[in-house]
Amino acid sequence: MNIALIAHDKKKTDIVNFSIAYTSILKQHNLFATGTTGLKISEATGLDVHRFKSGPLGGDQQIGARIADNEMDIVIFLRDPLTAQPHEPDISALLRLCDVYQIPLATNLGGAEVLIRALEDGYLNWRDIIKDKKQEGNEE
Ligand SMILES: O=C(CO)COP(=O)(O)O
Repeated sequence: MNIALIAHDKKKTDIVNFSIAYTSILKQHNLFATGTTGLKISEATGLDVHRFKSGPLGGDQQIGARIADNEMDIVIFLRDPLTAQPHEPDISALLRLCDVYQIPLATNLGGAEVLIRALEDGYLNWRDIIKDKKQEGNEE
């Protein structure tokens, strides 16, 4: 599965601790992240993370484009709801695309834990079916 990991600055410690706690699961998947988040995760865990641009510089939009192309299966985006972000429209667009394409999304640590455990238990395997269908050319 392709997993996007994103965290706003005040949530960076949370996403790093989450990544440490679930390294054994995460390492079985393809990991993607916005720039700074990805750097911190790979430094702390040694996990191989494909890094897009930093969020304010377009990273959220790059991940959104992957979602639109059906190339992202899970999004874990630890948002900071108490701090205004300069790229708020990009954030909204990313969350919107998760809803457009029914991509499992967690925006806080509690949801992230549920998602990662669901992934481990196979509850997200339907994503493989969706991707297979696309490869068969059944999707626009
Ligand atoms: O701003 C972000 C998401 O909106 C995260 O970007 P960074 O991971 O580069 O800090």
